[in-house]
Amino acid sequence: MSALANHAFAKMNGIGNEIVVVDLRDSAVQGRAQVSAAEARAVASPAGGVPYDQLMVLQPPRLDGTEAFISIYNNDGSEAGACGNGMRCVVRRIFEKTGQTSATFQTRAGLLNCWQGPAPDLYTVDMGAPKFGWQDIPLAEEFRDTRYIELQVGPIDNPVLHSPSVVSMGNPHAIFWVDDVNAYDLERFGPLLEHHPIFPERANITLAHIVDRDHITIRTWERGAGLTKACGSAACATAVAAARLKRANRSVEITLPGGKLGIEWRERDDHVLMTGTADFEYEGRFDPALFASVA
Ligand SMILES: N[C@@H](CCC[C@H](N)C(=O)O)C(=O)O
Repeated sequence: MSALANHAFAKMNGIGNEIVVVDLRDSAVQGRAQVSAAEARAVASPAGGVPYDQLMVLQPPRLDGTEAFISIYNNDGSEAGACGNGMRCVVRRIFEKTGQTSATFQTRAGLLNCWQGPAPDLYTVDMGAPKFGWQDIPLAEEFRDTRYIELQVGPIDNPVLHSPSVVSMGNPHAIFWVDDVNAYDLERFGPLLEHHPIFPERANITLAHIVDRDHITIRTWERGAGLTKACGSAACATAVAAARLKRANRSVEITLPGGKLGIEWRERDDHVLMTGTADFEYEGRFDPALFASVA
């Protein structure tokens, strides 16, 4: 039987990024806390009735000093190494239950330190250090300078979008610099770019407008989830890419369709800190019938 059958979940959102949190650390499911791609898709399906951008599954800790190992699923069933907005939701859920104000979690991409603050309704996630090497992102071919890579959409002599910066925040991001993030049909270009052969593991695609050295506006087409109101790791990737191009300061406010995030690319250790809110919507329990026919 699926580990999700009859299990409780919390529907939350991180500035509009739709998140479902499931805690499979309880003893009843020890040893079978895995969720398959088909089960993750079933939850988000119309029959599942719990649409989400990301499903955050807490599994028993694999390292001393961590609260949980977190598996992150996109709604197409694929797994991701990072989800900034999802992490803030997990952190709020756990902190409200335990009274903790800081904790460390493990994901496929590494360890994440998280804490409440700098105000009571804000949560900060240390998203770790960005990676810029073409093999780390990864790209399908060598680019020595990933501040801009050769990639375009549209006619060769008059491209609609071109020369993105690429960054890994534990997941792959391409950032196209534009004057108006709403002037492009991201629903059309997003899937083409997400699946472009230059990205062997696909990529999250962001349009970014640098308003001034302290403010950037973005819209993101998420790998495995499509258009979202917010993507925390994209906000981090954009802030870092803009600072790397010397077009913004290392501490910026990012405006996304669903709200704002504070991003600081810390000088002393190269880590990226993401700060924002996390909202609780409702709790529920997964109907076992949903998983009867999926592996
Ligand atoms: N919404 C997320 C990013 C989720 C993962 C992404 N779609 C991927 O596959 O890399 C965030 O807030 O960071």
